[in-house]
Amino acid sequence: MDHAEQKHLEQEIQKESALLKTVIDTVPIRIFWKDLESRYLGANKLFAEDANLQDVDQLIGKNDYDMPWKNEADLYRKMDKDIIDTGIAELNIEEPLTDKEGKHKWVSKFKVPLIDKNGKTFGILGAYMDITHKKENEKNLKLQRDALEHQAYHDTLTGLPNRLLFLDRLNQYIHKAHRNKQKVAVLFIDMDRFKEINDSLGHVFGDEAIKEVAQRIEGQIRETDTIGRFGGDEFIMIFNDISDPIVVVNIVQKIMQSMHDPIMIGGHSIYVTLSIGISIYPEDAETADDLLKNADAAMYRAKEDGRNTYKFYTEDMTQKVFERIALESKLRQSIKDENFMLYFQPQINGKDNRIMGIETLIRWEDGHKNFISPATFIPVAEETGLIIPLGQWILRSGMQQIVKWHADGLYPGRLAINISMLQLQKHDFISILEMLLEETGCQPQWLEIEVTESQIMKNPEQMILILQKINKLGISLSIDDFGTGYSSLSYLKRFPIDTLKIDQSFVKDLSDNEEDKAITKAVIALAESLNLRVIAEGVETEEQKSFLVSNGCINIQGYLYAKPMPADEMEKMLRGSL
Ligand SMILES: Nc1nc2c(ncn2[C@@H]2O[C@@H]3COP(=O)(O)O[C@H]4[C@@H](O)[C@H](n5cnc6c(=O)[nH]c(N)nc65)O[C@@H]4COP(=O)(O)O[C@H]3[C@H]2O)c(=O)[nH]1
Repeated sequence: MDHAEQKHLEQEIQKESALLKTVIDTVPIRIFWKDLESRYLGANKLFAEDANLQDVDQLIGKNDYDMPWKNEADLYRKMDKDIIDTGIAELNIEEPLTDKEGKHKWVSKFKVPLIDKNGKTFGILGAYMDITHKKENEKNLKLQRDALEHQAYHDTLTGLPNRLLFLDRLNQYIHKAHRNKQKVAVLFIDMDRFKEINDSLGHVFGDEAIKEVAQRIEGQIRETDTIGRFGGDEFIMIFNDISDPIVVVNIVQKIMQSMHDPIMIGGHSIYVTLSIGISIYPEDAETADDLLKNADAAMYRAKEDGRNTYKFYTEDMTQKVFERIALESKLRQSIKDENFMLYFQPQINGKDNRIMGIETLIRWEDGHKNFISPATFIPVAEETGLIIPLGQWILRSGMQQIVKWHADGLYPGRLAINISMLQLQKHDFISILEMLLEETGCQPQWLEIEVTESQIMKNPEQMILILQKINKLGISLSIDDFGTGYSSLSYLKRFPIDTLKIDQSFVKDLSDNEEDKAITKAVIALAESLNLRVIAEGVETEEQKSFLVSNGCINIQGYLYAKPMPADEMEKMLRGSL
């Protein structure tokens, strides 16, 4: 090639590279290329501007940590590495980018590996466009959509779910309750004499009153409850997953109490009361419409009954709930007054009729010579938490009694005391036991704690830990009502127990029920194999006793020997057996 040709070729190359640079600098996207270490090898002008550099050459050798977007450098570098390692391009990436003014932007980017003619990757080529506007539009659209959706499902005045959403939720809760065999309560709440407020003070004040009532109701309910407004002065509520209608009444009472203070609107103080109707799934109805209809009907009866009250759909339920509430308040008072007695029932050796131990059973007289059964009030004490103070009274009184008998030179054997799960689960149960032992001077070996099988099997792992602590104190443990729950053998082996107590439901029909005979024999065999003591309760006849004794259950408790009796009678019996 002569000199002229050489010069011409150089001019052509220069022209082409100038054209290429013009193209790269004109195209309205940012272009850059990097080496294998993510260092910039070059870029177009727009990119240099983003990087806050006058000249593209200033970029060479720098990396993303030197750029305005250093916060995103880790992210970019990771992707560079992936592309270099895999040789696979990344297209349509949406990424954040901090611009030279420190603003957050969004870019749509692609990155491809740069490959030489031998097929070796020597770097990365990337390009991106600013899509911040597009992103912002999308976000605004979503906000608008959400707002529209909220409007479609919510009441504009209070922001509460409207009929559409409420019914949807109610249907969901009904399905769930059906699957899990739970109850759902639906409440219809109507503001009493709302029309008078509206007529005398006008709609604006009426609306304010509705808003305030909604807020006060919302302040009383759990997160899992739903409150809605169908319009006017009517609110509706759902309580799902309720164990007992009494739970609803507790919340209803709180809601009604929250209306005690007047609502202050425009210098007026308005007193609002509510009439509330309650229907329960599945007892009162099985569909959302029918539950609402029935709650509405109950609400009208609350109005007829003088307003400012609540009614269940069935009169029967209202009655039951009122009785329960009366019982709860009497129980509370009696616990304050320590108005209970302990009765004692001996546990007898069926072979030689000697007293082996005694079970203590609580008695409560309502002040009119009527005894209320512990089977009725113990569950109420458990639900209300009153079992904690009551249980402590039982423990203390039982310990005092056994100490007295020992001091009098009597031999009562071990005193079995029933303990409820709630007591066991209290974090300070063990320290209370220790405190009472110390206070009363009771020896731990004089005591046996009875826990029902169904209660301990609810949370066996937790129970093992608690029972071990009781056992360590030297107090024996007995599983009450054995055979009615679902004990697994592996747990039974791990519980530090001494005694299994065969439930009286099996003993009752021992004479003619083959199944009960078989279960009783199985429990006795189980106790034997685990080296546990076994006792039968509810033994009323000689026939039941001889079956039990001949099959290896020597310890007998029941009316056959003695009914539960007051301490002085028990003492006479103890003296008689001396
Ligand atoms: N039909 C029949 N019944 C007999 C016979 N022998 C005893 N009973 C009764 O059977 C129940 C046995 O008590 P439980 O299974 O622990 O069942 C107890 C226990 O779960 C609870 N309870 C009683 N006292 C206490 C207590 O001090 N604390 C706790 N947490 N629960 C207690 O209340 C339940 C009922 O207690 P009670 O009414 O005293 O009823 C007692 C007792 O009076 C018999 O031969 N025939």
